[in-house]
Amino acid sequence: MKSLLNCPAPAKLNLFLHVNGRRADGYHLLQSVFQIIDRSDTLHFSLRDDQELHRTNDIEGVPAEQDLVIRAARILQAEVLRRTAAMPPGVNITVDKILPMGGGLGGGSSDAATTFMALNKLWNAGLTREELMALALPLGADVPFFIFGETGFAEGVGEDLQPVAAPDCWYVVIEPGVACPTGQIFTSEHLTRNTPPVKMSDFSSYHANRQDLRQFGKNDLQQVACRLFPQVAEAVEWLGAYGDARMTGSGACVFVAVHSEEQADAVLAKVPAAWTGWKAKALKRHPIIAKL
Ligand SMILES: C[C@](O)(CO)[C@H](O)COP(=O)(O)OP(=O)(O)OC[C@H]1O[C@@H](n2ccc(N)nc2=O)[C@H](O)[C@@H]1O
Ligand SMILES: Nc1ncnc2c1ncn2[C@@H]1O[C@H](COP(=O)(O)OP(=O)(O)OP(=O)(O)O)[C@@H](O)[C@H]1O
Repeated sequence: MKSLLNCPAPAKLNLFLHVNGRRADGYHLLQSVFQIIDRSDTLHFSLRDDQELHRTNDIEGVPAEQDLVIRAARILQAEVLRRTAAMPPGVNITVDKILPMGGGLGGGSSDAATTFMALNKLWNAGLTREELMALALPLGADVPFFIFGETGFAEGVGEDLQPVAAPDCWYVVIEPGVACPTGQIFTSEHLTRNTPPVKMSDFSSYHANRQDLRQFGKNDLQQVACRLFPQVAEAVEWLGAYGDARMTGSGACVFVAVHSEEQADAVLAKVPAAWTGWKAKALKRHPIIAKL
């Protein structure tokens, strides 16, 4: 097989997530810190002899044509054709998924971002990071972040990003076994949309001045998700015995920060059998950067 490339698509945690307002198009103005962690889907890319784009494996609930991976590949293929007047070769893509869908971990968005970056390389397309981020935004508010590739402070709808230093710690993550549809959370009548803006330096100095791992700010989507999905509320309560437990993104996953891998293992040993739990380390950068 020619040009096989295996690439990670890591998860993110929203260390806090404030909803500051709503735009005329219904999208919400957010502030958040997106933390990259070392738990990833893995994507395998191989070039074909024709110009077709195929996903080689089945993913329950996601037909290939709707998969963000195939949609990302189509967008980049069209852009390469526009720029060079030549169609790049087709690609087979296998998606090894371990990140739960509707988990608030950005799995689908990360798969799409990895596809943009890997195919930019495989096709020698030469797009800059900024160009890829602009192409990616229509696929979802989180996709540009994963192309940006650094733990960062996000504003706007999540596309206005700056690198930020965040605690160098481990996280224990619980999957409560439900999928939270992002749109349903954002359109809830119970969502508060008026958290006052913070400055990036508020986040940095909060963490610089303390030894404990209590979290800055809050997740404004958490109350709504807990109301709609009591399983999320249960996970927040259970994990809260081990620290400042919080939901990521629009849910459903819940995380807590701990100082060491040993502490993470100690919490994991107690996770009730009905839930899936795992540990992950905080990363400063996207792991694909070292590969491409
Ligand atoms: C909440 C976060 O997970 C934080 O990381 C993301 O901002 C969500 O990003 P995403 O999953 O890529 O979401 P998208 O596919 O762009 O949007 C799904 C739906 O969520 C709502 N949505 C999303 C992002 C945003 N800033 N405001 C919104 O109101 C919109 O109703 C949209 O139709
Ligand atoms: N490759 C993919 N992996 C996962 N979901 C995909 C993929 N392609 C399309 N989707 C669709 O995107 C939806 C959201 O999946 P995703 O894993 O990104 O959720 P999420 O972790 O809640 O995201 P976020 O944190 O960005 O809100 C899925 O329910 C699915 O229908």
